Amino acid sequence: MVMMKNIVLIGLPGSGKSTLGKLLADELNCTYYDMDCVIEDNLNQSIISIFKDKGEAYFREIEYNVADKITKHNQASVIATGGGVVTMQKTMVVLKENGYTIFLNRPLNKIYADIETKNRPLLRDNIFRLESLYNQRIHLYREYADYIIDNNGEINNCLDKLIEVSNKILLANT
Ligand SMILES: Nc1ncnc2c1ncn2[C@@H]1O[C@H](COP(=O)(O)OP(=O)(O)OP(=O)(O)O)[C@@H](O)[C@H]1O
Ligand SMILES: O=C(O)C1=C[C@@H](O)[C@@H](O)[C@H](O)C1
Ligand SMILES: [Mg+2]
Repeated sequence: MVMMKNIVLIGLPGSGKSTLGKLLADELNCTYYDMDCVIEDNLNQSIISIFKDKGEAYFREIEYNVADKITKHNQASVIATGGGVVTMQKTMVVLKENGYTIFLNRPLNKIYADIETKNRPLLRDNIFRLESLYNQRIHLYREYADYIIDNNGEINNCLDKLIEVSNKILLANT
């Protein structure tokens, strides 16, 4: 089967992957997957409670299985990943084998301004953990990124840049 290339958004929690991923998929008329939502639907459990009951290592295995499954459809999709997907190499391997990754680079101060922490287990008790997540992960986001797009202004401005890059990717893979 010929695999179409997916558009895979990576970046810190609050960088805009879910919001912009949905808008991008609508614009491109593609299927949209939000990996966090797929996991919650499959397990019928919230991410916060998966972390609490089974721990992060278990969540990362589920995240890998979901990535493996949703990337193997024969239509290009837009995939919003969870913020920590870059911490599991095998998950990044399947995502990159079947798609192009775009790192949504949003400045920390902008994320702090509007992130909702109650459903984000790693940030719930201390929003300033985001800074240590940034320090731990920034090299991974950069290393795994096929493209880097700054999200430092209006949402629509970033969406326009995403559409331009995605159209290039999709055109090159038809
Ligand atoms: N350029 C922007 N201007 C204003 N608000 C923005 C911008 N980009 C993202 N946001 C807002 O930031 C918040 C976090 O975005 P979103 O939930 O899409 O992040 P995420 O990357 O999916 O996070 P997570 O990894 O935790 O799922 C949302 O309220 C979103 O509307
Ligand atoms: O940054 C992270 O490690 C996470 C981000 C969320 O999208 C979820 O995938 C989960 O809360 C873990
Ligand atoms: Mg999200």
